[in-house]
Amino acid sequence: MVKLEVKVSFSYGEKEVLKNVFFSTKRGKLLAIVGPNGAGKSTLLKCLVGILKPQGYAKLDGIDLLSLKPKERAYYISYVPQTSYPEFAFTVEEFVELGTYATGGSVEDALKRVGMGDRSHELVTKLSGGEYQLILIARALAQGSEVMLLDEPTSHLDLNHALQVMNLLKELKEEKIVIAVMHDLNLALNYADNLLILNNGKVHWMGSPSELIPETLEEVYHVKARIKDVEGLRLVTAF
Ligand SMILES: Nc1ncnc2c1ncn2[C@@H]1O[C@H](COP(=O)(O)OP(=O)(O)OP(=O)(O)O)[C@@H](O)[C@H]1O
Repeated sequence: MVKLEVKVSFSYGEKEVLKNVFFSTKRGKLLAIVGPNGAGKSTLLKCLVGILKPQGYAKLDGIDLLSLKPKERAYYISYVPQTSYPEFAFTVEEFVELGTYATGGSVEDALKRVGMGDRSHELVTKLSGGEYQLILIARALAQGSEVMLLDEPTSHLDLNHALQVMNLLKELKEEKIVIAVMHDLNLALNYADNLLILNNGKVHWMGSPSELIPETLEEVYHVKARIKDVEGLRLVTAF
């Protein structure tokens, strides 16, 4: 069984942002990290992928990813950042090829899986925000790593493409460990196997969507919340 066990703390200068964040996940389970703005979700992913240097460990079947050099770590872990505007006028193909640097995965397969197989010669600077988000996912896919981290992978996508990406993550979880930071609680509840609610730099709650109760959401988001099961879907409303 491929398993990731994480225990990290991190401060930006004096400001403690992650306070002994401890969780584990494994292949076959899609983990969604949710929580209020500023809770530390992006910081957590940046710590795991090596952009930031936390205290603690991230053990993949016993190998501490935090102790590896960047190129070694890229073999095990890929990262889809929050969308930013592309800085260089690469073609789609060239951009996705950057992901293959560590492991030599297939650009063509990665583009096909995000539904952008016929766009390989276009310039990334001419893509829409949503299309660029799909290309960022393709770049991480081309890396072929065991762990894939995604920071708000559906934030720029229309309903149809958001569901396409969530279905892709559902497929990918059988091949790798997938962890996605998400704001859309309805997508998280209906696609993830486990939710981790981060609040104020701490794990406030972790469990399966079926175990989540409205009171937990009320505690962290300071809203009134309802959770209803409708036609096989679990839906949150807040007011
Ligand atoms: N480079 C930085 N220097 C100092 N403080 C930072 C830096 N980046 C983030 N922070 C602070 O760390 C805290 C956590 O930020 P982070 O981006 O991880 O939150 P988040 O949960 O991803 O938020 P959001 O949902 O708004 O994206 C915030 O209070 C933020 O202001």
